[in-house]
Amino acid sequence: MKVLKFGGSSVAQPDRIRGIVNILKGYYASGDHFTVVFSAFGGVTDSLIEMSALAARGDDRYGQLFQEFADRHQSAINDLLTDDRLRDETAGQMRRSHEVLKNLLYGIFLVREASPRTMDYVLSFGERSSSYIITQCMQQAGIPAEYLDARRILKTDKTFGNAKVAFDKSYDKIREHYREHPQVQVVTGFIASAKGGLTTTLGRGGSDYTASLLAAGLDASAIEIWTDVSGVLTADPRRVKKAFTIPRMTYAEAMEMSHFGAKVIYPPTLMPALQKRIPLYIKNTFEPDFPGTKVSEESDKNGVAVRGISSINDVALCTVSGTGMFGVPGIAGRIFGSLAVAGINVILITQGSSEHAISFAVQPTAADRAKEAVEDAFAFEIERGVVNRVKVEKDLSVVAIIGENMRYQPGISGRLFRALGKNGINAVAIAQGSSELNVSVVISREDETKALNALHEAFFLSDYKTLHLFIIGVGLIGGTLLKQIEQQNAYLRERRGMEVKVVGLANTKKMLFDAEGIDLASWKKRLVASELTTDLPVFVGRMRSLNLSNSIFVDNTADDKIASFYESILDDSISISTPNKIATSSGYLQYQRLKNIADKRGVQFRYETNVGAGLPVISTLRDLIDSGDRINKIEGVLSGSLSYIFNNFDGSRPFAEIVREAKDKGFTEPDPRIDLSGKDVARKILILGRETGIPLDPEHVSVEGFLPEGAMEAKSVDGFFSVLEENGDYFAELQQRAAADGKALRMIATLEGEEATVGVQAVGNDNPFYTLSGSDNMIVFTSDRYRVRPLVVRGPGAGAEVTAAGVFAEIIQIGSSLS
Ligand SMILES: NC(=O)C1=CN([C@@H]2O[C@H](COP(=O)(O)OP(=O)(O)OC[C@H]3O[C@@H](n4cnc5c(N)ncnc54)[C@H](OP(=O)(O)O)[C@@H]3O)[C@@H](O)[C@H]2O)C=CC1
Ligand SMILES: N[C@@H](CC=O)C(=O)O
Ligand code: NA
Repeated sequence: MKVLKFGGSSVAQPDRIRGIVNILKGYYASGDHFTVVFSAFGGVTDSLIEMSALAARGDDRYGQLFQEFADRHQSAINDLLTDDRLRDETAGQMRRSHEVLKNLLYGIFLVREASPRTMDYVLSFGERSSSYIITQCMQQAGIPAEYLDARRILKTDKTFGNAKVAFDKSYDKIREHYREHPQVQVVTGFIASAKGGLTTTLGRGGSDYTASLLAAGLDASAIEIWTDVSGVLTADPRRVKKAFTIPRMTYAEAMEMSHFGAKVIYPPTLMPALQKRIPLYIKNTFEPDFPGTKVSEESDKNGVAVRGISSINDVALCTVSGTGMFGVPGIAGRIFGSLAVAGINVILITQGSSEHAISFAVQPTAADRAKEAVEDAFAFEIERGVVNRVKVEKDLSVVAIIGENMRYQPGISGRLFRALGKNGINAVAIAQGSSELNVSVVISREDETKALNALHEAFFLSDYKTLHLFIIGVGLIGGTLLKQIEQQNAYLRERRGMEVKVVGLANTKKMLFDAEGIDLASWKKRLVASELTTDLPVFVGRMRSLNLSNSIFVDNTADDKIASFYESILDDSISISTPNKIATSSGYLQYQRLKNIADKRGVQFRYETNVGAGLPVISTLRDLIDSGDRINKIEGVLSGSLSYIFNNFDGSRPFAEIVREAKDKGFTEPDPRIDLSGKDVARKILILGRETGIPLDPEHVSVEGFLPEGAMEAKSVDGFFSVLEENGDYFAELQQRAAADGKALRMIATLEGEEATVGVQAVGNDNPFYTLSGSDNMIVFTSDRYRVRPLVVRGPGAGAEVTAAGVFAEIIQIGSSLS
């Protein structure tokens, strides 16, 4: 024998009922013995509550609600029952029954009172109507169905609204009834009866409980709860998009999940099932072939550690503390005794072993009463100053990981706190039952969704990590980066378990946000069409308020204004990757502050592309230093654009033409004067100096320019090009002089000791820089270990593809370090 139960949403419309009758036909045809429990049609219980409340207030609009209720059932009958006899019989029966309800409501209206006892009777009309109509539909479909009013078999006390079941008596009645009724019994969920035939109810969601009680009474082989979701999910799918069905779990796990608000199972349901070891299946009426979730006693010790992640959305945390608590027995007893007397339910409790403070979480609505109750209980100690007034913190949530196997695996809480920490989520309080079935963390309510997502990614291998990128600057580098992400996303998801979602974009004009991810095939159009004008504080504020897990900020501009936001971004626990050299090459103190904040927050501030674009220059330098090497000298061609310019300037074409070419190829800064003046190179050698530990400031780098006088006074980039054109002879002469000696011009930066210099040199073919071509950079590290033969990094040091790829690689590295 199987017990099936269909909830209100499964029977909300006639079409759905037809679908269910079809499912039941399949069961019947297969020869399975079954009985089936129904809830009221979706929304009916709420409407019965509302009409009674109106009537009890003397508001005659209850009549209209009643009429809608009656009409809804009559129209379901007309829609579902095509057999004349069955239809007339059902319609007649419902009319008679609803007449009773109508009179009952009128009674409530007259006496202005709907007691819990009356309410239970009113509510019973919901289940009685739905179950009766569906019984008739089943008969029409050829199933020998018989309507069973559960009040005949389920016996309770008189706690109206949430009656306690008399188990043995009910089980006897169930067995007796089923022995004498071989037909398929169609049972009203939720309702029962107390002595004297009084109607009672089993609490909201009680139809599940009805099914479980029937199953226990009948020693059924299985309980199937049919609902509108595909079983119990790993997390609330409204908050965690990647939540998926838990294929199987233990009763204890299901109990934990449902206490934590996974609405799928009504908690008392599990007890009778557990006692009789009856497996319980949660199935989806929309997807009848999907296996759903099986809840049983089977636990596999090798299975996943964490079965699900859950949360309680709004709690208040009360803390009792004071010097008079240490080593005094009975404190906890008095706190929780006072709460019990005040009728306050405690959600979570923590006490550190210093015994200085006890914290407990309650519903926010109960927080003030809890404070009052405890302060009353400790009035004496509070007056003497040995216990403090109760501190109440609101706007908190509890997130919890749940799973029986956690107790067999070390490192689970490490992973939990790492995922929270990497996302800047502060744990306000922590609790773990010694059963290790659940680890609960109290956090700020605004972090709840972020926490659930971060934990989901951290604990479910089948899940992939989603990085949320906020990108400012979509020009040459930014645009290329977006293209690369679009092309590589499938690979990253499959091979690296990582998905990169761009959720924020901005250029100087517009900005755009989409927490679901901006489609990278059409970002340009969307950005142009966006109604948001770029406003940096707003952009940063939005990034903060979206509060997405694994957020990363990418600055692809050359703007100094953006760098001024880095500090607060890092302080929000958001990592940064940037090719923009402003922050790293301006004041030393700012550079140092950014590094410190990143360290403090456990996030990353990355800027490898600041030197040598995608070439591993900064990382190589760090590796040398971290492994104990000492840098004696750094020498390099650090400008991709100047390298290109000098490599191609052989006197056959004007200098200005080649500069333009370097710009067109994407090697120069947005403003090429920064390159030609030597400023860009100065920034780079400065950064390398800082990385070796020298606190250099820009004025410490001496730059010897090579431009003709007045060139840097040009007011615009175009003006600058005009000066270059006008000075064709000047540049030709520079080149010819070097060539006459068999030499080539190179802009070389040197750091030796604390001395940093930048200047153009003419080098001969015995110099390693002589052989460079294209936009090559070449960085030569002479160190204690690389003394005789230095370590050399060489390759294209500018250009859109290599630079964007360098930023992309950093994003992936940051991503790997998250959660
Ligand atoms: N080219 C290369 O080889 C290398 C470049 N870099 C660095 O990469 C960075 C980007 O260079 P590149 O792509 O060539 O520059 P681009 O001029 O092509 O692009 C800059 C982008 O930033 C946007 N932007 C600028 N200021 C702001 C602002 N205040 N608010 C919002 N958006 C802004 C621009 O918007 P809009 O389109 O509206 O103007 C544009 O989208 C620079 O810092 C450069 O030093 C680093 C290593 C190598
Ligand atoms: N403009 C720069 C680009 C890399 O930083 C260069 O020319 O090297
Ligand atoms: Na680099």
